[in-house]
Amino acid sequence: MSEPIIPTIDLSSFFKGDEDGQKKAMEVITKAFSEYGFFQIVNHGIPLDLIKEATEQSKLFFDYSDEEKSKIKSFPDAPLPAGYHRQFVPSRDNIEYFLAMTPGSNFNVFPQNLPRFREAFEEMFVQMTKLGVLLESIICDCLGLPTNFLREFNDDRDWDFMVALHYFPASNNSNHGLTEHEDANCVTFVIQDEVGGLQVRKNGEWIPVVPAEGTIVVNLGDVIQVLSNKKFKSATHRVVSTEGRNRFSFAFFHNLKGDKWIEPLPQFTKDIGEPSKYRGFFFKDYQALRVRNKTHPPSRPEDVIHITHYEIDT
Ligand SMILES: O=C(O)CCC(=O)C(=O)O
Ligand SMILES: [Fe+2]
Repeated sequence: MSEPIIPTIDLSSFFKGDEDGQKKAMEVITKAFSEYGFFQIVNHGIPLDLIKEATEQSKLFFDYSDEEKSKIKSFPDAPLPAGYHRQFVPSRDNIEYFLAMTPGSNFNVFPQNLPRFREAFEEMFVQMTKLGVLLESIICDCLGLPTNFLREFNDDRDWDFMVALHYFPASNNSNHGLTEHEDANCVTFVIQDEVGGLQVRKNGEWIPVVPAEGTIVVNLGDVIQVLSNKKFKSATHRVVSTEGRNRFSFAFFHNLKGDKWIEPLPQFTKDIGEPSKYRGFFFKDYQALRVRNKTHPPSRPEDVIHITHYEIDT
């Protein structure tokens, strides 16, 4: 039987303390993160009922009138665009989305008359945060760093955020859902519904991530690519929309505190005699540039900021 292109990892060995299973899983994760930054997980601890309910609530929310949704606005000083957003002209993405930061954040704005939406969203957020902490320790082990390295590097979870997304059906002349991109953060979890459309680029080819109930997609972000001096790759991915079908998904971003200084770690540069592939930067500066890409999309694709902004020609 040929190996599936996007590997699926059973995380139960990490909950049961099965060292043999963990070792095998880490070999697959290391390969996937070194090559293209993507894999899927099952037995991750997030209850299927919760995922289903959050998805149902999200559908109810996006069904609100544009007038109702547009009242759910972010605060101008928020580090991330919390609340409801829809890009109109010049739009690169044919989506609308709702974003919230850690439950209890003063920046969060939820719809008033849909209490179960908030409850399910926040419950999923809490569960995803735990999963993020587990994944970051696995990433450290795979990179040969002390298991707690990332947790100690960044113990502030206030910058994590989650997005509920609604993709409009493809039209006659476009199936453009979400433009190809890499995520700016450490690691992202995506839950897509049965419609599908998520694709990852591997060796120049777009590989579809086939939806499967209860499966969560894990993709690596730019922060780990920079810290590891490109030993691990930030995944290039996009979403293609489907004709006649609305698509709903959630993306959880395990993130960094804004005042963190990011540059390739000595373990991946001077300790091994390798030149740094990136100049250093404050995470909040990069995040602000990335948020601008979304809130004020540049009309020329070459003006969209990616991590290449900090790349050093070697
Ligand atoms: O909706 C999806 O499947 C992916 C979303 C995504 O890539 C993102 O929000 O960065
Ligand atoms: Fe993404």
